Amino acid sequence: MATFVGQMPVIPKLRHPLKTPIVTEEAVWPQDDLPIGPSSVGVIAVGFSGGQGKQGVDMGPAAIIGCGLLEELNYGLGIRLHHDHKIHTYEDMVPEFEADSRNMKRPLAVSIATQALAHQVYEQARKNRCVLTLGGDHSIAIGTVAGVARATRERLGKDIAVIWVDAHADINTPETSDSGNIHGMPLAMLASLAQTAPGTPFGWLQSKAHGGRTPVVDLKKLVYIGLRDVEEAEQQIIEQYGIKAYTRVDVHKLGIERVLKDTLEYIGRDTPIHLSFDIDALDPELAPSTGTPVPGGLTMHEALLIAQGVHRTRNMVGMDLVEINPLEEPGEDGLGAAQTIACGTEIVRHAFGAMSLREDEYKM
Ligand SMILES: NC(=[NH2+])NCCC[C@H](N)C(=O)O
Ligand SMILES: [Mn+2]
Ligand SMILES: [Mn+2]
Repeated sequence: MATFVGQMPVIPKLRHPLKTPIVTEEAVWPQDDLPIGPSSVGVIAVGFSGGQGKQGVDMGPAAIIGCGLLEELNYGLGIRLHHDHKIHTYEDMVPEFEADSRNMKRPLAVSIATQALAHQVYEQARKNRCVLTLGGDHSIAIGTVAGVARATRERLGKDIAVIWVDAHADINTPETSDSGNIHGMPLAMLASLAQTAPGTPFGWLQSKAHGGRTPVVDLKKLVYIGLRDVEEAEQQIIEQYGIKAYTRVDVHKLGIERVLKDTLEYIGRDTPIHLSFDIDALDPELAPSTGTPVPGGLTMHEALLIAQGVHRTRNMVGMDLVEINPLEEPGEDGLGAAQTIACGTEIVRHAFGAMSLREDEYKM
């Protein structure tokens, strides 16, 4: 398991201290009255950082779990959790060093790790559980979205929609990427914009064993919220494929309620939703502990309305919370990391049903 080498974040006060969460592999949520949504939640902790170059994002899940996220879900919200008490690093599966290839950094490592994660996610999702994955850098969404998409197709015969809340579009192909970091490419992989022949990295996305339907993500079913650092080539892809994208300016001009309403209408009522939340969507004043912070981000009010709005569809089949890096600490005191973790915890709580508004305040 990951250990902290830098400043240990200050641990925010727990609402439900002293108890360990009930986590079980067998139990099923008693009130299974949700149309598409989960009967319970599978939690996967992924301490993987190979999709980018900064140390510390692999400590994200240990930090957020250590600060009480699972207690909040289990004791606070009464959600039955399925969790193996492990932080998955895939260390024993991936090469420690590898040469760049086709302008990708660590393609083998990311491919192997995300393939293993896709299988874990699939195993949870096919049991009618909503799968919450705690990252780790955003490359892990290659695995989570692939696993959720496959299980949802098998279980409901439907394609998922993806709501990608992020400062970045993460849709570079290996050819368009400046950095070569795969955390800037997950959507290109999932949408088959990058060539991935069988037997090469990410070829598993197309394999029969994986369920064999590509692209995994239909770009007509993708919605971005919070964009503000989009590269030119990415902008071209967004335009070329007509991807629905709400930038920082759109959120500011339209208001978050309108953005959310339009997003959910665009996706359609009976569509299973995967929410991929990059913590850098938030303003760095709120969530500074992340590898690629961009000024001008979402407020907590906006983030919580998105999370709550997705929850209220009862259609959320998967969620990622990624890019929390407790070592990316602009201050010296660990407060930035604690604050970032507290924001992440609140967002997850709201995506799983926490209500911080009265019914009448929430008119959608
Ligand atoms: N998941 C993230 N934080 N991605 C940042 C990506 C930054 C940049 N667009 C790149 O391709 O490298
Ligand atoms: Mn980002
Ligand atoms: Mn991202």
